[in-house]
Amino acid sequence: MTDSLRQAALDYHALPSPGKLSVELTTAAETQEDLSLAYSPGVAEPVREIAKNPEAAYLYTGKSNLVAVITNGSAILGLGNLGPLASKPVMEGKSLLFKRFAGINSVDIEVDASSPEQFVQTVAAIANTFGGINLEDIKAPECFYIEEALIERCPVPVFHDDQHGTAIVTVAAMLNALEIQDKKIHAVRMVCLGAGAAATACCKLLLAAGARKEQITMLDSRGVIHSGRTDINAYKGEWARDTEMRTLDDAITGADVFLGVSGSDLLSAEQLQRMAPKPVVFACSNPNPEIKPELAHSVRSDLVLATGRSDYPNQVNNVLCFPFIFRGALDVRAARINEQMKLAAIDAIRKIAHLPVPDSVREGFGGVELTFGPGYILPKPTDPRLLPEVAAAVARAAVDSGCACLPFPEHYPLEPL
Ligand SMILES: NC(=O)C1=CN([C@@H]2O[C@H](COP(=O)(O)OP(=O)(O)OC[C@H]3O[C@@H](n4cnc5c(N)ncnc54)[C@H](OP(=O)(O)O)[C@@H]3O)[C@@H](O)[C@H]2O)C=CC1
Ligand SMILES: CC(=O)C(=O)O
Ligand SMILES: [Mg+2]
Repeated sequence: MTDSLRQAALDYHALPSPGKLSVELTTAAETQEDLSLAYSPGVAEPVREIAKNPEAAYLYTGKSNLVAVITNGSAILGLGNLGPLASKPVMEGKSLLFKRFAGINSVDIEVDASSPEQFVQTVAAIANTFGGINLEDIKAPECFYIEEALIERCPVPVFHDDQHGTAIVTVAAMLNALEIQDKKIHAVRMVCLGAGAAATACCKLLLAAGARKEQITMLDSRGVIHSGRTDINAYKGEWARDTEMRTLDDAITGADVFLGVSGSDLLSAEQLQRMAPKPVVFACSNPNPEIKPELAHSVRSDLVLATGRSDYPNQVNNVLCFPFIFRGALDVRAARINEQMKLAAIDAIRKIAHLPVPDSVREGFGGVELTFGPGYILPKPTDPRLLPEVAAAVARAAVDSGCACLPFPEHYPLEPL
């Protein structure tokens, strides 16, 4: 990062007041009467109603439009385990995105937990305050146990964004990229660098979209996950292949797809050169991708390249999913976020990329041409169609799959924000 970008990023977070969020009132609180209603004695009435019927919390409090972004700070972007407090700018950032793109109120909660069990205990104890729980930046393998335990214990939807938000956007982008490269998902050889939260969920959802397990080679920091490895947990074991390949160097030759959800600068120009014709390269590590776009484009002109960043074309990032999937889930009060809702989100996101782009979106991204093709495989996060289209697809899937407590919303389609 250049010095000027670094300073601009620090200033953005410090000014005009520290952080990126504040709380606003939605009711009057000026007169004696206002205060008697908002606080004592009036507040006792909704208390009594909620004590009689917990569902009344959706009517008398902000619960129905409130999501908690919760982390233990163990896998902050690709920066690693820097602890809960250091993760706060990212979590405030996620809350900013919830509000900006889906009108969802959100608070960030950074839990200093000494064990996964203590983390689960803490989150389970506060979950009912919120309409949903967005888990963020929790490393594998603990994230799998944590999400499973919380889904079991919490009365509201729990969604680990780095797993499922990333997977939904990655699959939408992959289907579009393969369409552009004229390749079929069941036929392509894929290399996934990284075997953590994002990698595991992405590869699982790629299988649901038609990819073949025997065509996927997954690597962790020690190399290819193969059947001879004795140092891997059961989650990685699911991806073990019976193969002679041991390193990225071995796996990359002839591969059609590289999916990077690992760390910065791990794919070399020479390795990229050895991929199959018309490759798809998703270098999704944040803040620094597995290969710099300038370097990748300098050695291949036939590739579709994406990163996780906003400042290059083709941003494959869970921001395209989590605000909208929660919007749909909250609006039908879905008990959980199921596979049907995820598949509906994929379809809705990828379709928008095929449509002409509104001028307002183009202007916000340097005025460049945005037409479905190698440099534009996904809608931009500011595309006003994401909210109405993705939320409606998700809400419809929740209703049709029987996991919604409310009918499809009468006020849909939503107005863009
Ligand atoms: N663009 C997007 O929307 C998103 C991007 N990401 C990015 O994906 C990356 C991983 O995040 P997440 O899955 O949450 O984190 P995890 O901690 O769960 O997983 C990290 C994985 O990366 C592997 N890894 C680390 N260094 C290397 C290396 N040198 N070679 C191969 N593999 C390596 C680790 O290997 P080991 O198991 O051996 O430790 C581990 O499997 C981050 O960079 C993050 O920014 C994540 C979510 C969303
Ligand atoms: C984008 C994101 O969630 C991550 O890099 O962790
Ligand atoms: Mg994350």
